[in-house]
Amino acid sequence: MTEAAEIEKKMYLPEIVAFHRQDVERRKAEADFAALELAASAHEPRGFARALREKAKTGPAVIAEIKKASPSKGLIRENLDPTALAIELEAAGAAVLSVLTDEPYFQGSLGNLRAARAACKLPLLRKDFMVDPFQVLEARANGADAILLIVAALNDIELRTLREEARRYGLDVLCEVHDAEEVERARALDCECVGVNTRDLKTFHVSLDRAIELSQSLPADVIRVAESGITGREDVQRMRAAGFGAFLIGESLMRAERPGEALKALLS
Ligand SMILES: O=C(O)c1ccccc1NCC(=O)[C@H](O)[C@H](O)COP(=O)(O)O
Repeated sequence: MTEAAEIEKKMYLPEIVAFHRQDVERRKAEADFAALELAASAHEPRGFARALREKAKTGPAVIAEIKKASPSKGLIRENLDPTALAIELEAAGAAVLSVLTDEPYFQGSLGNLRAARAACKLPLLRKDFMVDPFQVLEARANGADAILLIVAALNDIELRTLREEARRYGLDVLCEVHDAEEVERARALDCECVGVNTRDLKTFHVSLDRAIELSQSLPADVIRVAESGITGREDVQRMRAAGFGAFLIGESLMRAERPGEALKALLS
């Protein structure tokens, strides 16, 4: 990779987070808070962490990700149908689903989250760049059972505020870390699930070895989630032997013609 291309990639996370900080202000200004609160109270959370913990007792608990595109890979799945995917992935044995709701960088939407919820009984993660408590209300109102908090994207006050807001709305938290310092910051939040992203969000380099090493310092009582770059059964087996109970898998499922078959092969 040329130096210019490397620098361009390193810009993605700050750029994405800056976009969301601005965009959330626009959305808050246009929001009907009473309608969102009503929608949020219209359903009970399905128990994201509980489902992962149960599944992990007998085998790998897969968080199957509905993801159309990404900054590092561009378009991954043309004509993504969240309804068909949710049905197929549930039947194939996913423990829970992750649905990208970021629009400009991942071509996701809150509509995809609602469609997935209506199509299956699995708990759902709203996969997005959470920077403001308003997004937690939005998540619950649109059918999420859990949110993602990326430690690298937030300061400690923001992390605590968003964690508390998730609690207030009965949502579980998947807290994402990339290095030892972030593990320490995550500890204070007492999240149900901690995910080690094998993809360095600054360089986009994927390293399962680095994630395995880092997992040794995770709190003992959390659900350990291996995130990103998991492409086959061997990866899952290796990470499971290293202590990971759950696996967030997007691209390798979304590139498959039949994601359900690809998931079954991963679980076999
Ligand atoms: O994937 C990216 O390009 C990316 C860029 C900036 C922030 C986050 C990014 N990815 C999010 C994820 O980590 C993945 O969607 C998730 O862990 C699944 O990974 P994969 O199985 O490799 O699709």
